[in-house]
Amino acid sequence: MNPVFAALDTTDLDCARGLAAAVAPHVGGLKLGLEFFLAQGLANTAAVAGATPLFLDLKLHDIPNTVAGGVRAIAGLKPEFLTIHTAGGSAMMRAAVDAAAEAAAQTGHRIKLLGVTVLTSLDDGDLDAVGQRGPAADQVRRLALLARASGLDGVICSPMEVAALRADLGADFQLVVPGIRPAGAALGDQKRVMGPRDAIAAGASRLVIGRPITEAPDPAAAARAIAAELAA
Ligand SMILES: O=c1ccn([C@@H]2O[C@H](COP(=O)(O)O)[C@@H](O)[C@H]2O)c(=O)[nH]1
Repeated sequence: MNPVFAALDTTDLDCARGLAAAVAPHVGGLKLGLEFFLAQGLANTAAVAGATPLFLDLKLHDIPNTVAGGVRAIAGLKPEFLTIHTAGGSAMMRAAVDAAAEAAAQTGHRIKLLGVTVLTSLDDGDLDAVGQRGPAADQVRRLALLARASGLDGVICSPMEVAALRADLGADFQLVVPGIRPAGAALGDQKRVMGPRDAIAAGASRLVIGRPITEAPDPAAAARAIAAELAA
């Protein structure tokens, strides 16, 4: 299985279609997020994903009733993964799990729910500034344990926390990991990063990779090179 989801972060439909066509043969799935979904909506999200597994990264974060409504609203897209924020608390996560189960009974497709822990663009200083108890690794662990207890299928974490979470949470819990930077790639806004091979070796289930693929001169070649590195 190719563990890479390519993040297509654009508001432009033609750009997303072009990138999807170029990289889909070399990745395990496509990630469409807030930027594309807000600009293009459900129908174009479905059109860009086509038959390729879809990771819908909406990072829902609201009161339980509203998040449950959000899960029901996108259920027809049948994404493999959908993100919600663990910081919304256990009742919110459980409401999302219940809504996903109801939707599965109707569509025959079970969406896997992933809880966002601490964004990979944040470091210990950033957590401190917003009044969250760090260090980041401890906060990620607290939120991941809460996510599992609330019935989620896995979490989003940085590659730096993967090994410890894998040891704590066992083989079946999904650890889906952005903040991936192949050698020489620009960090951009990411702060807790690692290379693709090291992240998989640490125990990541899936990798989310955006700009190192989409901003490469040849996105298909960049995705192919990452797949080759992981297969070697
Ligand atoms: O903590 C998080 C949660 C989600 N993301 C998303 O992953 C990709 C990463 O893109 P890059 O261009 O490879 O940095 C992006 O779509 C984010 O929304 C994350 O980076 N960190």
